[in-house]
Amino acid sequence: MAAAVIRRGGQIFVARRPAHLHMGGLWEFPGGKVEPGESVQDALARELTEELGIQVHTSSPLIQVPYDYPDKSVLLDVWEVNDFGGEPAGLEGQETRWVTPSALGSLEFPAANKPIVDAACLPPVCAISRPAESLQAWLADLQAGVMRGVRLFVLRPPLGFSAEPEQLLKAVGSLTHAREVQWQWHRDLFANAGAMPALLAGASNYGVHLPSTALSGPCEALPEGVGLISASCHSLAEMQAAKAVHARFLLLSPVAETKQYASHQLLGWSAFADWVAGCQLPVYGLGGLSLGDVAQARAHGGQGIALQRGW
Ligand SMILES: Nc1nc2c([nH]c(=O)n2[C@H]2C[C@H](O)[C@@H](COP(=O)(O)OP(=O)(O)OP(=O)(O)O)O2)c(=O)[nH]1
Repeated sequence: MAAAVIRRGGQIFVARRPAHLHMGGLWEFPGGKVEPGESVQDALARELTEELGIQVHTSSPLIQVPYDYPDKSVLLDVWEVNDFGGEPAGLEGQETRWVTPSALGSLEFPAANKPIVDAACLPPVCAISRPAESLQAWLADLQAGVMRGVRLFVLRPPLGFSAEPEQLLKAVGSLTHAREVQWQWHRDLFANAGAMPALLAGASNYGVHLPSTALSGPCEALPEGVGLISASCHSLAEMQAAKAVHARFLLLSPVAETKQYASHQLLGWSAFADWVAGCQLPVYGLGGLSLGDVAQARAHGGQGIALQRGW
């Protein structure tokens, strides 16, 4: 099954599945079956012409989601289409809409679509905060990243200075364009897990990031109301554990050689691709990578890359 996240001007095109079909009445990313002998890309281009009347110029892989419904198993191979000709319309009478990524959450999609909606909303680059001499310098570093277009940060200790969580949350919230950024707060920044929901409830773009150490051994579920959960993983077991605590995206490392993760098994893109294929979540490659590796990560099933330096 090929499906498309079609983007234009910051919006995404969605259609409603006709009532008589499997998952009828729910919203979908347009697409259809891959015919024997056809590539997924060709199938997608054909389906989008038949169903919506557009001509796909280029498409790039976004995420693959295998899913078992009680009555049917599907493998949704989702591609991003940013470059196309024509004006999409429901040529088969289906209801259609352009929506902002943040509005996708209020539409009802089939169950398999949850990670696809997340992948459609998450950017290709995840920046990891760096220690600084002071709160002011730390904030200036983040602000520079935001101004250069970074839209996802994992904020992690050590900070290089001491500050209370309340102070950090308030300071980050006051950055220019802070509301357009997803901020993932490392769990260890909060001494008291019980206080996290109340602190994070202040902004819908705040979430919690779990270190891999939180995923080995019996994992405690996070309290309700902590927002989007993400996690760092170095093994298949940790990826499974992250899913069990409802993580919605992962950082998987080390993909390439780097001093920071020297004690962990080096993955390379091939093992990265194998592990991501079974995961059903957006996964960022981390370790020894630079901005130029985004296309590699995408080609190997990843959402993109995570970086501590060079963002
Ligand atoms: N196109 C599309 N299909 C989706 C999405 N999410 C999701 O679970 N599906 C499922 C519903 C269907 O079981 C399958 C798509 O099948 P399809 O559109 O090619 O075929 P169909 O439902 O017309 O069914 P069929 O009788 O032809 O087999 O994937 C989505 O976002 N887009």
